[in-house]
Amino acid sequence: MSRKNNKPFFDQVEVIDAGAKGKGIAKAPDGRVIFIPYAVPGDVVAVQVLKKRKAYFEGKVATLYNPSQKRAEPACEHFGVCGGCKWQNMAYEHQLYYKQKEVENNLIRIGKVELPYAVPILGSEKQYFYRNKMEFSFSDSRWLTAEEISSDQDLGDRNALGFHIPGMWDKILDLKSCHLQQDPSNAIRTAVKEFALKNNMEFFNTRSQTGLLRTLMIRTSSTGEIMVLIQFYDDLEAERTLLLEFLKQEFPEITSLQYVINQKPNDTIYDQDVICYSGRDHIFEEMEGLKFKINAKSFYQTNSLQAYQLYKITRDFADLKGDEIVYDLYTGTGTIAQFIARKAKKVVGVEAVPEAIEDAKANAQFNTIENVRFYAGDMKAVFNEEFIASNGKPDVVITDPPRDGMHKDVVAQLLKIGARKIVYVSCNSATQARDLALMDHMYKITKVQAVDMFPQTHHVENVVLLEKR
Ligand SMILES: C[S@@+](CC[C@H](N)C(=O)[O-])C[C@H]1O[C@@H](n2cnc3c(N)ncnc32)[C@H](O)[C@@H]1O
Repeated sequence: MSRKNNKPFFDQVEVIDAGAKGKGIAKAPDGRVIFIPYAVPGDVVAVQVLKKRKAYFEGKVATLYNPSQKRAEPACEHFGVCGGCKWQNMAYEHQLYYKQKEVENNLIRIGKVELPYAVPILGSEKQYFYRNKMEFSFSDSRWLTAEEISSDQDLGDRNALGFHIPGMWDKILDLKSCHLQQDPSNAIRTAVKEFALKNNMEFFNTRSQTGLLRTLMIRTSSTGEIMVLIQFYDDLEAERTLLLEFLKQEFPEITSLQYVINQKPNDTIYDQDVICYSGRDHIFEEMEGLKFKINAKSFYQTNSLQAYQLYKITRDFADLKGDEIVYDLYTGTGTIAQFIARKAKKVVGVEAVPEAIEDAKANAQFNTIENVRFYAGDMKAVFNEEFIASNGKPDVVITDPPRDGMHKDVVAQLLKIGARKIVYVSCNSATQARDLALMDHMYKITKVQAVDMFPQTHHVENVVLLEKR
C-alpha cells in the first residue's frame, strides 16, 4: 500500500469478485480483502482507501485503468450518486451470475447445508421499469455535488424530491428521472414538485422537523391502476387541498389519491391514519385471473411479473395433491395462500399487519376462494400449540419472512410440528441460510431456485424446498 495525497492507496489491482452489498472485491498484497463500491469484476483499478479495518479495507475507484468486459453503460443519469441501482454498470447476464453465486455461497458457508443441483437463476424479463411501488422524499436540503459546493455560483433552489443519498439520512438526491417505475411515475413526481415550488409549499427539513411536504408514494398495477399517497407534516388544509386537487385534475388516471398527516419523527405510515382524498382507498393487482386488493399499507411484491414466476416456483415446489393443510406464514395480503388454494384442502395465512389481513380476507371473497383462513398477529406469538390445534397440523408450510428471516421461536415451532415439506421463500439468503442451519438435522434441501426480482441491484430472492429426512 502506498500513499497519495497522504491517503492510503493501492495501485493496479484487479477486481476479482462481487460480494457484500454488491461491492467489487479485490485482494491487497497482504491478502486482506478490499471492498470497492461500483467496481466490476475484471476491472483493473487504483483504489483510494477510505476505511481500514483489521480484516479488510474499503475504498473507492480512483482510476479505472482497464474496464472489465462485464461492464455495461448505465441507463440512468443519477447512477453512482443514487443508492438505488448500484449494478447498472454491470451487464445483466453477469449480475445474474453473481446473484446465483451469492445465494449458493450463503447457503454453503453460513448454512453449512448440503445443496442439490441448483437450477440456474431465473432472470427478469424487464430489466428496467419493473417496480410497481416507489417512495420519494421531499427535502429542503438537496444533496450537492462537490463541484457545486466548491463553485462560486448561486446554488439557487435547494428543494428536492427523490431518494436519500446512501448513508445520509438528511440529504436527498433531486431526481430528474428514474428508470425503475413505469410512467406516469416520473410525470407525477415532476408535476408534484413543480406545482409545490410554484405555490411556495415548504419541503420537509429532517433536522428541524419542519415543513409541509414529507413523502410521495406511487403504486402502479399491471391492470393500469395507480395509487398516489402524499405524506404531509403540517396540517394545513388549504395547501393540502390545493395540491391534491391539482393532482386529481392533472392526472385523472389516478385510481386512488390518498394522504397522511404524520408529525412523528419517522416517515413510516403503518401507525398512521391514511385518508382517501379521491377515488378508492385501494388498487387491484391481477394474477392468473385472481384479483388482489392492495391498500397503502399492504405489502405486495414490487416486481409484479417476477412475483408471478416466484409464486409458480413456490407452487411447483409445494407440489400439492389437493388433500393437504398448508400454512402460509408471513402471508402479506394472502397472495401465495390464494395462488395455491385451489390445489390444497385448506390454507392458513398469518401476517403481522392487520390491514393486510383485512385485504387478504376481502381478496379471498372476490376470488370466491373458501378454503383459506387468515390471522393477524406477530408470528412468534400467534404460531403456538393452540393455533395449531385449532387449525390442524400442516402437511406443508410455506414461509416468506422479511429480510431478518424467521424468529428462532418460529423455527423451533416449525421443528416441533415437523411438516412433511417446507417451502422457504426469502429475500435475504444470509438469514435464510442461518434458519436452514437450525433445521438441517431434520430437513434435507431438495430444490433451490433463485429468482431475480430486482435487476440493477445486488438483491435476490431465493426459494428452497425442504423435505423431512
Ligand atoms: C416478504 S413479505 C411476504 C409477503 C407475501 N408472502 C407476499 O408474497 O406478498 C413478509 C411479510 O411478513 C410480514 N411480517 C413481518 N414481520 C412479521 C412478524 N413478526 N409476524 C408476522 N408477519 C410479519 C410483513 O408485514 C410482510 O407482509
